[in-house]
Amino acid sequence: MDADLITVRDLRVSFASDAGIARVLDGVQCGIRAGEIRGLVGESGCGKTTLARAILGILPRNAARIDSGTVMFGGRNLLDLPEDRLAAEVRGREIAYIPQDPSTAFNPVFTIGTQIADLMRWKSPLARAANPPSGRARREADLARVIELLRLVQLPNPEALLRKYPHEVSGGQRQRLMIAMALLPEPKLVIADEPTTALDVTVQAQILKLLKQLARERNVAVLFTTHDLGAAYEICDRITVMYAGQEVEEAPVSEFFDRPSHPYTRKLLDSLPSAETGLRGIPGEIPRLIDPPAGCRFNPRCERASDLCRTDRPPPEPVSPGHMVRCHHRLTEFSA
Ligand SMILES: Nc1ncnc2c1ncn2[C@@H]1O[C@H](COP(=O)(O)OP(=O)(O)OP(=O)(O)O)[C@@H](O)[C@H]1O
Repeated sequence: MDADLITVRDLRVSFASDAGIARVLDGVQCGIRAGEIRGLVGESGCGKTTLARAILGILPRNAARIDSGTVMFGGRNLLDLPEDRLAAEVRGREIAYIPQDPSTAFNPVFTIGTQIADLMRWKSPLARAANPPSGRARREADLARVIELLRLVQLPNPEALLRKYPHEVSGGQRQRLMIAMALLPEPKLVIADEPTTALDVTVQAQILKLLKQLARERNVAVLFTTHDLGAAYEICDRITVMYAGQEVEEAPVSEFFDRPSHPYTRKLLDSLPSAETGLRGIPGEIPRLIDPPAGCRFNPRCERASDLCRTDRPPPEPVSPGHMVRCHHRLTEFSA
């Protein structure tokens, strides 16, 4: 089995608010292999963005606290790395980020070309080369690379695009630009946080296809957070399911859809709209993270819950190669 490129172990993150301390990530474990597209799915508020931000080291300093855990990447625990080294060596270089809403990622008063040139000054792969060209030669080499990547993300007439302001291009084009900018430093891992939420459905499909194609061609790992199971099905190799800050199941994409083992995963799949059932929600509510249920946090909404589930968080149990579940009463083929 391939080794993980990045391994998150026992990650606990809490947020302070006037109402109290919210335990938003509760001992999360997750590993992503080189070149794989890993989906992180779950209802709104389950902690997908918090996990992505913890990996990137961009949790809000005033509110968030990392209580425990490690994020191992390239032999280092990123949580121990000082902010200046994280910014200079990792974030935006080895680990890149594609945000939800590309419209907020650009400065409206500068052209796209100016903003990309600025990015390349710090994040160009040439900045890390043994004998990098300098001055004009470096700028020309960087520009050639930018143009090549803009063509790769299928943006027509890249030279003209660089002279435009962000508001002069469509949302889909801005998201293609974000993908190109994320790939410019030749990262090993791209974190794509609901990258197509702000786009209409047809553009979403094109962007997802592109992301998958680029990840495959360049052997880049992708952590893809989404609450859209259809999107996860389209592009992911493996899926991790989060519920209220706990990961509950991890499976190759086909097993996830064909053989869900956690009752929550089953309910997530059952909530997909269909012609027969229409729209069905999951009965009950997500718990408040200020005083979450002990044990498995899904227990108040789970028909299979026993006293054990109300006291002990289930350990990860293997279901089949690459498939694990945390449930004291997991579904089997006979019970599903
Ligand atoms: N800055 C913050 N201050 C306080 N609480 C926060 C903050 N950011 C997130 N939270 C809380 O952390 C929990 C997890 O939020 P998060 O955004 O990680 O979930 P998510 O799964 O990404 O949701 P969505 O799918 O809606 O983006 C929520 O209860 C949220 O209210």
